Amino acid sequence: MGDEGKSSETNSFTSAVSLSQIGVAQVPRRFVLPPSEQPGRSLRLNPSNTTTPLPVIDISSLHNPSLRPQVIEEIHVACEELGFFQVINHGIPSTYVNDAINTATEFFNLPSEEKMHLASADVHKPVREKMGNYAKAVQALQKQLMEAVLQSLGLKADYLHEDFEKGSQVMAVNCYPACPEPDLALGIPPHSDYGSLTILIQSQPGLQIMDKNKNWRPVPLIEGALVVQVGDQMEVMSNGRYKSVLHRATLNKERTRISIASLHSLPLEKKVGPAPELIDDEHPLAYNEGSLKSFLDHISGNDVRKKGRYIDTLKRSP
Ligand SMILES: O=C(O)CCC(=O)C(=O)O
Ligand SMILES: [Fe+2]
Repeated sequence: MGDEGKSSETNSFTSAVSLSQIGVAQVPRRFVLPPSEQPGRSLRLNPSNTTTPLPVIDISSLHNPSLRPQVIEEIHVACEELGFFQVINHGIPSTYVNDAINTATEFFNLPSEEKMHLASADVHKPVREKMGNYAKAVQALQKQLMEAVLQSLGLKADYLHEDFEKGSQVMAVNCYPACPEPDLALGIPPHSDYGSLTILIQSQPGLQIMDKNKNWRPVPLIEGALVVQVGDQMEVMSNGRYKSVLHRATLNKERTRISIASLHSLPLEKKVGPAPELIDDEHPLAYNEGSLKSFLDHISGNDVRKKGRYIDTLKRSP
């Protein structure tokens, strides 16, 4: 039993949420990462993570034909440099964003039996309504952003339009309880999202992205802003012009953190390869086709750590 003590609090079936409700003083040892992967350590090793600010793009001018090219250029630079940016003046009412976060918070605060009941039955009406409003608004925003990102690659705004129309949207609602030793553990380990674009909101800071110098950069919480991340599918479509952003969720000592990631992807079985327009002598075909389905097959299985990132399995050797 080691240093975990004898109580049932540290039984491996106990979720991190219920552990925090009980109030443990130490992270159960099974959550402690090897030293090289601990977030506290990598932040100390990379003190430069406060350098250039991360991009925040005002997208209201996407609707103005004479100003649109400027916004698209900003998106191009952000996607090429980081695969990440935040957007402001995006048109989604703040009530939708706040309602989504509050509804998720209320859900995670329920006793576990009630949570199980709601999760197994149909999600009850207020949750569906409030999450639904946000999910629909974010889907509409995603369409506008997708057109802009495609144009920023030099593609037509309606590239693969019919497939995108039939694409999937998955809402990942994450809850990270306060952690007594946040330097030793992570909420979500480093990964990139499979889809084309992810749009994310967070109730507390905690998201970090990796920049080109392999430094972890904390993503600031900006009132009214939404986070946009490039996923693997966009990396493939762009033939590597844009790279999917590696990101992770860190924990904090004081407060529970909620994040809601809206993951947008082409349809489950759709095979996606680099856009023919982006393959030439200077940029030879760099990826094989992949699909959401084969990504899901890749990550389901016990040896996913050994298998590495899905995007790496699609890269063609030079
Ligand atoms: O909690 C976060 O900020 C990150 C969540 C995330 O990366 C995901 O759901 O894919
Ligand atoms: Fe993610």
